Amino acid sequence: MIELQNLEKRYTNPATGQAFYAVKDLSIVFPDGEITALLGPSGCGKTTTLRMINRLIEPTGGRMLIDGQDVMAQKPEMLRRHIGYVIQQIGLFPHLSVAQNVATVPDLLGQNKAQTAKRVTELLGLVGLEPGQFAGKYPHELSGGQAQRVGVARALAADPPVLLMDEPFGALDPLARDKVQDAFLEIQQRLKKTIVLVTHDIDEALRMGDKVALLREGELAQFGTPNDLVRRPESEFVRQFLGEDALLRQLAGLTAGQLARPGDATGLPQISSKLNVRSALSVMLGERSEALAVMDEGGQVQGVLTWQALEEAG
Ligand SMILES: Nc1ncnc2c1ncn2[C@@H]1O[C@H](COP(=O)(O)OP(=O)(O)OP(=O)(O)O)[C@@H](O)[C@H]1O
Repeated sequence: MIELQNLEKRYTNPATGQAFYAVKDLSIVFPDGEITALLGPSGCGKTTTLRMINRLIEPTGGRMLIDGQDVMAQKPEMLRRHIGYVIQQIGLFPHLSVAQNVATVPDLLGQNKAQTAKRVTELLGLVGLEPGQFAGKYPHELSGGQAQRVGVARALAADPPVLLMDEPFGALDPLARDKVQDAFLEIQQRLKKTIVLVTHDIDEALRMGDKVALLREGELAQFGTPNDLVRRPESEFVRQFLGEDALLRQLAGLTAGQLARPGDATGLPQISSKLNVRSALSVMLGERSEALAVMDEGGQVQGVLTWQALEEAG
């Protein structure tokens, strides 16, 4: 568990000589094994907060604890061995192959070569890059999405319990982004890392975050599940930031398969379990049916998606 207690970062504006808070009195608990999205408008202090956790930026006040241990009491290099860090400009080493890039941290830690090689193969498979095809390639031979996957594999290579991610999918086009996000969520279901994900993209936060921390001018505007923020915004700022169509956005991140329940599907209009729930809603409205039969990839009925299930999910 990562705990921020009244964390603050003050800077001085060189032009005016006046001090201002990039982060102010910020208290958040990032639960173990979950993704917490740090969301907010440009300049609200997301990156500053993230970089204080691995001490790339030193706070001017407050405390940070990881599993009860004071972050400031640890040497930055030691701390960073247990904290993976993924950024948008992933910074793969251009002269190293994909496999060598992924192995950088285990090599630095002096881990056994044979074990590292095995781990690299595993990780490449995990992020959806066929090891035989990709291990020997160089960064310039990769697409943006592939390079990003290598970046994720590299961050996971030392098996850190904590992963900090700063706009990790920001440079990808929407199609590649969807794919890498899906792959990442699948990995996370297995690995259950404690992840802090900085994003200014509302859809990404609602989709990827088990929890969302919405910041405004360095302060916490609201913390909760995506559902909490969408259904129960605690201020006008939260409501406006998420937008009128927040509910629909949230539904777009779920698939019909995820909300299907056992039930009698006889005679109901059929949809694929992979269809996103926003599209399923359109089918319901179009077909004037309060329930749909959800079909799995083999064409078998997986369950029934009801209007009520949609209401409960939204
Ligand atoms: N080294 C610095 N010196 C002075 N001010 C800084 C410094 N770094 C950041 N700031 C200011 O602190 C505030 C928070 O910056 P930060 O990068 O954390 O925002 P952000 O929410 O990550 O923004 P974005 O989404 O645009 O990346 C901004 O007003 C920024 O201009």
